[in-house]
Amino acid sequence: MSLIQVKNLSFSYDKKRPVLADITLDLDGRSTAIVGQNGAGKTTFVKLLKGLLKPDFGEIHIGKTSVKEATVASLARKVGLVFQNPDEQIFKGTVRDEVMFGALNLGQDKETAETRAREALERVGLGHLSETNPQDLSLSEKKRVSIASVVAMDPEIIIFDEPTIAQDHAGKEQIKHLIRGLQEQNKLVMTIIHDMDFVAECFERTLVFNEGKLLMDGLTRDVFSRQDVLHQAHLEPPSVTQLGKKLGFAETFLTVKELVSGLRNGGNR
Ligand SMILES: Nc1ncnc2c1ncn2[C@@H]1O[C@H](COP(=O)(O)OP(=O)(O)OP(=O)(O)O)[C@@H](O)[C@H]1O
Repeated sequence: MSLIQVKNLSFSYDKKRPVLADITLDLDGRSTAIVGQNGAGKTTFVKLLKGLLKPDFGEIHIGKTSVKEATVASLARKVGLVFQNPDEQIFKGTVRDEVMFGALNLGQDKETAETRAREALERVGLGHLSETNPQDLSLSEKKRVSIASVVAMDPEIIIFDEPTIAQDHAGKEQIKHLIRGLQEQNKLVMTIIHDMDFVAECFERTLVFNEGKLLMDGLTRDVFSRQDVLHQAHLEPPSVTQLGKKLGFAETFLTVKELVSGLRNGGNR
């Protein structure tokens, strides 16, 4: 089922140099990674989906709603965006108030917002920090607070911008677990990300942006099979994919488990 439809979308900040040119795609329920080198237009694209920027040309529909005609409040219910830099999002005096803020703004009553905030904080492993001032937290914790704030709003579509930056192994595992849980709740999870290992493990579909254009849209395995596309977009395949190729396998492995099973079975070498 199509959740987001993008048709002939173009955008420029200065109305001269196009930052996005003629993007057409359909997003369904599959978890989707957005990759591409710095400046490729990824953040601009998700800001357009959220209605924070207006297209110069083209249409975006979230379900049946045209983003152009929707109010910011109605879009906030449908699309949650976790910014790359948590300081752009955090301003309340306690972690709990911060995480409740968006939910209250959407019209949830205090009790529901409190429950949602508590659950969201547990899901990112920060349940014990609800009375702390967010400014006293580490960058990794602040990022997870900003993730929890959006999760507590319970939108149908959740978009992350670089969720794994500043996360150690445990933080990444927590985010991986959260993403899987959101998928099980039938949310569309999208992320802008430079960490290809994380893409391989968590995202079924991948969009490759290059210089404002959609260079490839496909299953993550198919994208990581395309050396030519990766080269053009200045991307390195995940480490496990590279190792599989160096070992002479024809398959594109996405996880260590797949590589190990390839080694055990002899694979296609
Ligand atoms: N507010 C702005 N005003 C003018 N130009 C901008 C603005 N924001 C981004 N740009 C320019 O638009 C282009 C695309 O930027 P965007 O942030 O969308 O890329 P990106 O793929 O998300 O990059 P990154 O991976 O570095 O976040 C870049 O050339 C950038 O300099």
